[in-house]
Amino acid sequence: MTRLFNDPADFADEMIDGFVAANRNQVRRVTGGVVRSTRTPEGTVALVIGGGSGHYPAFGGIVGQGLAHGAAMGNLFASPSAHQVESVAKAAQRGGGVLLSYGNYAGDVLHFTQAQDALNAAGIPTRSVAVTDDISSAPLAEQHKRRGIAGDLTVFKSAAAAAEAGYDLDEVVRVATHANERTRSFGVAFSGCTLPGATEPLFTVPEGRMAVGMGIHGEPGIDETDVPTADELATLLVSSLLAELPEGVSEAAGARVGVILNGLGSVKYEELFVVYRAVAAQLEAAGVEIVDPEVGELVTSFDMAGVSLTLFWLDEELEGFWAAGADTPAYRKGVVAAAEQLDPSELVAETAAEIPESTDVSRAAAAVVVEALDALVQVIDTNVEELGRIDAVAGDGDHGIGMQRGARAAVTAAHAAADAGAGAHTVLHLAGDAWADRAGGTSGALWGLALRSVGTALGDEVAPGRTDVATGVQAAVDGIMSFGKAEVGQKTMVDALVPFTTTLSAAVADGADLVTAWTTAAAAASTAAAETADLLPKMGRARPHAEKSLGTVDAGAHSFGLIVTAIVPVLERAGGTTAPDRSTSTTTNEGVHA
Ligand SMILES: Nc1ncnc2c1ncn2[C@@H]1O[C@H](COP(=O)(O)OP(=O)(O)O)[C@@H](O)[C@H]1O
Ligand SMILES: O=C(COP(=O)(O)O)[C@@H](O)CO
Repeated sequence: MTRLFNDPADFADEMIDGFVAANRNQVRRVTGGVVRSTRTPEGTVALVIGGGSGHYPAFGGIVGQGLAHGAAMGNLFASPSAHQVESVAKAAQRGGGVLLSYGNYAGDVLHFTQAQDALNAAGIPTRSVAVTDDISSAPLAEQHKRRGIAGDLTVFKSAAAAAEAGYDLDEVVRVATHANERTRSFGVAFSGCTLPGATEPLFTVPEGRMAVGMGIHGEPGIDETDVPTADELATLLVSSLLAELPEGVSEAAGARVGVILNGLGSVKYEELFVVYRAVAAQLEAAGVEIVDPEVGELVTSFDMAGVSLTLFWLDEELEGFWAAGADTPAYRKGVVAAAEQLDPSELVAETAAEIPESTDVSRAAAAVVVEALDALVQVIDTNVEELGRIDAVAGDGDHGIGMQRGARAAVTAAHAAADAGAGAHTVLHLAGDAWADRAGGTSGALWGLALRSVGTALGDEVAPGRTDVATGVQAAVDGIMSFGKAEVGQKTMVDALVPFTTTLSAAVADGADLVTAWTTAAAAASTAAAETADLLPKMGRARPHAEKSLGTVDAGAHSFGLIVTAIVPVLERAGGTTAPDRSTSTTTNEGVHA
């Protein structure tokens, strides 16, 4: 239970402000997160990490000498947006290229990949390594699908120490990849967590029971047992990890291993030590040589009660990096020679977005767009709890709050842009950017892309017609499918998007007006969304718990159906405002700044 907060929507931002104020010797705030406050030598590879907030000290708490150069800090339990990652990387980079590293979650992968592409296009060589240490989240044969949990630290620390030692980008990537291959974690949970302002926990574990393999956002575990004794828990954790030695380690006996016993939020340090006593004894009995163990909170899950054990199977090179010094707000090791402090004015400040010229007819279309976004926010507000409930069946339960955060940010940006004289293209682009930025997560990346795609088709000059709308929707669907790689039948929003765009385009081609075409398409999307209840998920967070989701619709498909249906009355009211086919006007405004 979180007791201390102001407006829950401001919690993550206010937390970052306070965190920076308390740690000025190590971190500075930049758009999207934090970077080191100390000077890094020119030409060094920059390690930029990140993920959702709610996992402190991951991710901002481990920025500093010997560890990350910057951290993109998303909203609670939602990946940071591509824009946040790009902005932090630009502030952190020192000319040696950038390694992006993060836990392997769908939203993080989408946003960090988008940022990587943008950074490479801007001439900053950038690569990524997603951490996949959680052995309960996928079998060994599908290691690339595993989630990242407390093993984040071993990968980040190895990459950072390699960068600090002057390795080039290829070599830092090699070290991070190797560290990830040699890191294995296994976790359990005794209770869920409650986000600020929420009346109900995001997820729960029945009283007296232990969820085995539960993820750090409440992703369902692989088993449930009674709560064991501390020694019995140590046996479960140690034996599960010793059962899966990484490639290159033939036996546990004689191996040198870094150990992390991680508390997930509300297990006391004293309890951790009682468990660690048995962990150490059992590892030693197996002949493992423990190197620099860490017992404490390194990746948490808000106030969740739980524990995870990580084993980092060292070789000579990795052991050097594991032992290297670090000085960050939450993690200190050895002795680090203090580097020069940066003057805050040296960090790049972002400039306000420009509002390009538009015509009066495009501004009229922009007004309809704003009204549609108002309707979208309303329908999400009404269904926020239901969307969370659906997402919690096999996912992490945050689809409602994520969509709400994104949609509200989009509508605020849209109103501001329209008030500043923007046309439809610009309103939708700025709304899409704001959505992705504030929501993060999988749906944030995909909805941001969708709004921008539709905006591109509508333009800032013409009165968009039904064909422009159908073209924009098709471009949005194509973009989402090529970016998210989901296909029809895999139980994602794509299952509702495809029938929507197919029906819309066909009706427009048959000569239907926009209201009729959209209404028919919305009905097709809603039917298809309802039919996702019979599908097994193959993508996204629900995938590892496929069978649990049978009988429940996909959250993203359902919210899409609700949204396109809610837009019907807006189009009916707009009537003639959206021309049956495009028309132009020569009346333009002046370009202005937002
Ligand atoms: N690869 C994908 N392509 C398209 N849609 C996806 C994909 N992965 C997940 N989704 C959609 O995203 C929805 C979940 O959104 P969100 O709650 O933001 O996810 P998360 O919290 O896992 O980042 C799912 O219900 C599904 O419709
Ligand atoms: O939850 C996180 C990211 O996953 P999404 O797929 O964006 O929900 C985050 O807390 C870990 O980075």
